[in-house]
Amino acid sequence: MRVAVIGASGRMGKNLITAIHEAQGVSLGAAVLKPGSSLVGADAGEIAGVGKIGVAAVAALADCVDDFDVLIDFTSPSLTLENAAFCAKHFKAIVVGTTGLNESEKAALNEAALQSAVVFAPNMSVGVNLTLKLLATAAQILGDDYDVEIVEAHHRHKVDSPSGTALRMGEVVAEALGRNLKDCAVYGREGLTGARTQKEIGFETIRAGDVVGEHSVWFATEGERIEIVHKASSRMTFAKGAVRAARWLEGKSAGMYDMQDVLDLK
Ligand SMILES: NC(=O)C1=CN([C@@H]2O[C@H](COP(=O)(O)OP(=O)(O)OC[C@H]3O[C@@H](n4cnc5c(N)ncnc54)[C@H](OP(=O)(O)O)[C@@H]3O)[C@@H](O)[C@H]2O)C=CC1
Ligand SMILES: O=C(O)C1=N[C@H](C(=O)O)C[C@H](O)C1
Repeated sequence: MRVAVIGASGRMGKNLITAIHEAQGVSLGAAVLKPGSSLVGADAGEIAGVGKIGVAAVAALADCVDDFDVLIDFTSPSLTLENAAFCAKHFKAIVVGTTGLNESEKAALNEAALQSAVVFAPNMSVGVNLTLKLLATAAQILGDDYDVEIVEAHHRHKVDSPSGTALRMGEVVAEALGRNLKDCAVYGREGLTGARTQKEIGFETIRAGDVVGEHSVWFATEGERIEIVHKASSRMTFAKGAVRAARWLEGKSAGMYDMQDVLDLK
């Protein structure tokens, strides 16, 4: 299977090239950079720091349309939608790790999934996807008597908040408690907010330094507190998950899938 990476010189792009290089059964078909990047033409392996691999980076998906079967996209919402439309037009599968999509952007991605197979997940690590299962179980057992708060920390460059993972954790917990996250989420309290309401799910965000990604979900009541915590210490955990998703897509029909499908956790 030939995999293309767009955003090839980004934090995730370089890890994705490395993960593809190290994986069995997949090869790097193309590496796509921002048009005008000084790295266009450079060897993708050298961009990622794994040495020459014989794939010269290009400036647009249209320049490598015949060179890949699946695209991996960890970029920005607007670019992801362009790329998903391109893949739909050319019947290519796509793995989307980009976070921060709003409701209409998610609807546009669902449109693309009518034509091609899409894996879309805010976190591709096995650990986080297992954590989502643990959270559903915890919420079902603990019920409404436990206050739920979600705390996440990421590096200083992250542009969306709360993280896509934190929001998905909130959705999973809300669903297990029979709530709709849109109705009960409270973001970043400040000032005279009044006492906490019983059913709200709070989100707190930290942005600092080089934190790869940490999520902590509290279930707290009078007398005890449970914390379910996931800490990523390397972006390779996300990159390996994305490559696993790309391989899983082989032969899949058009549709919207997530990492719970890829990992058979549903
Ligand atoms: N699902 C998951 O498991 C994970 C998701 N993410 C998400 O992935 C996304 C990217 O994160 P990260 O890698 O840290 O961000 P970066 O900003 O490091 O990477 C984005 C890359 O996209 C490039 N880019 C911008 N415009 C274009 C264009 N027109 N064509 C090609 N490339 C372009 C940027 O180039 P330039 O730098 O030149 O602007 C940059 O290299 C975020 O939404 C993040 O939340 C991150 C980690 C894990
Ligand atoms: O931007 C990041 O870095 C990350 N983003 C994802 C998110 O928003 O949940 C996943 C991971 O935590 C790293």
